[in-house]
Amino acid sequence: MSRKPVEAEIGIIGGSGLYELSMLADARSVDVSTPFGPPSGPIVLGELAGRRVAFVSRHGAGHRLSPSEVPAAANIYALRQLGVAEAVAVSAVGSLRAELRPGDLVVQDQLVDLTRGIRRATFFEAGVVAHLPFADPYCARLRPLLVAAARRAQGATVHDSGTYVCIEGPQFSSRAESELYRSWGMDVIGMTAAPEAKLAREAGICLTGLALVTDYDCWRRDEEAVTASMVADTMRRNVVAAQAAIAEFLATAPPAQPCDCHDALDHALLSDLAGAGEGILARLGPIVEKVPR
Ligand SMILES: CSC[C@H]1O[C@H](OP(=O)(O)O)[C@H](O)[C@@H]1O
Ligand SMILES: Nc1ncnc2[nH]cnc12
Repeated sequence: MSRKPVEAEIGIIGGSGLYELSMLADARSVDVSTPFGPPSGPIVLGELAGRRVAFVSRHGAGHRLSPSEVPAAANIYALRQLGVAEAVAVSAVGSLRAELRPGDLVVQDQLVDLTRGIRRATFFEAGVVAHLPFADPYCARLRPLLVAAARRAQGATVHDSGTYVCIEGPQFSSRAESELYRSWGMDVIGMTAAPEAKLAREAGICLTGLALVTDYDCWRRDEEAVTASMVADTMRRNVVAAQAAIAEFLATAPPAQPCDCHDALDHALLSDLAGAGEGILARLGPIVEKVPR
């Protein structure tokens, strides 16, 4: 299969409150189609500090896609098709710990997926079975680089780890659920990190998450329970900190290096691709391009 030219090396997935990356130079929008449907919207290609960047707004223009409707497979596939090898997924999260305060940044290192199976969570199907390693959902090489960049940017307090519990939503949690997640040791809560991170792993993309704390969910009896406008207001006030962290990361991260994330498929495929139909191979395209047949 012929490889498409690399249009972007680094992908940024913007969440609630981060709908564009104004710091990109020479920005242009491209419509990308994928076998897994259209991405959330046009992908914006641009440059920062000599790095070619692709930006996608997860919820689309005007925040029209609910967490369950976000076409994560199409977004990840589109980024991969453009050549993206590394990506930062930005999200607004509720805090389940007193010390993670609204306005803080958390570079999460773990993920608990409580989505309900209604989102596409794998590219593999139709006779091609793969079980990828996901013990460490985020790239161990990129995470410290993002933590260091976010700290240098000095826009917010930065926490270098945390477990993100991903619920289906779109409703926020009940107090009983919020307390349950706290008792499990979860740190932050959101609705979009899964299956996005699983799909990035399947696509061989090094992924790191940048979570901006917007609220204390509903476990603190002395505080107002989270609302969507609370999230939006906190995001509006603090999004510059996330943007500064991303700009510093893009300006200082070394060019993509060999990484286990790129080779995650190596011991994952149980089906012989040589015996798979042309249709599914064409559909998988850049996801399996490195696999020898
Ligand atoms: C706007 S309130 C809930 C909404 O915000 C978060 O979005 P994202 O992760 O894309 O920043 C949360 O996951 C919900 O989708
Ligand atoms: N408390 C919360 N629960 C789920 N998703 C969120 N996004 C931001 N805050 C959230």
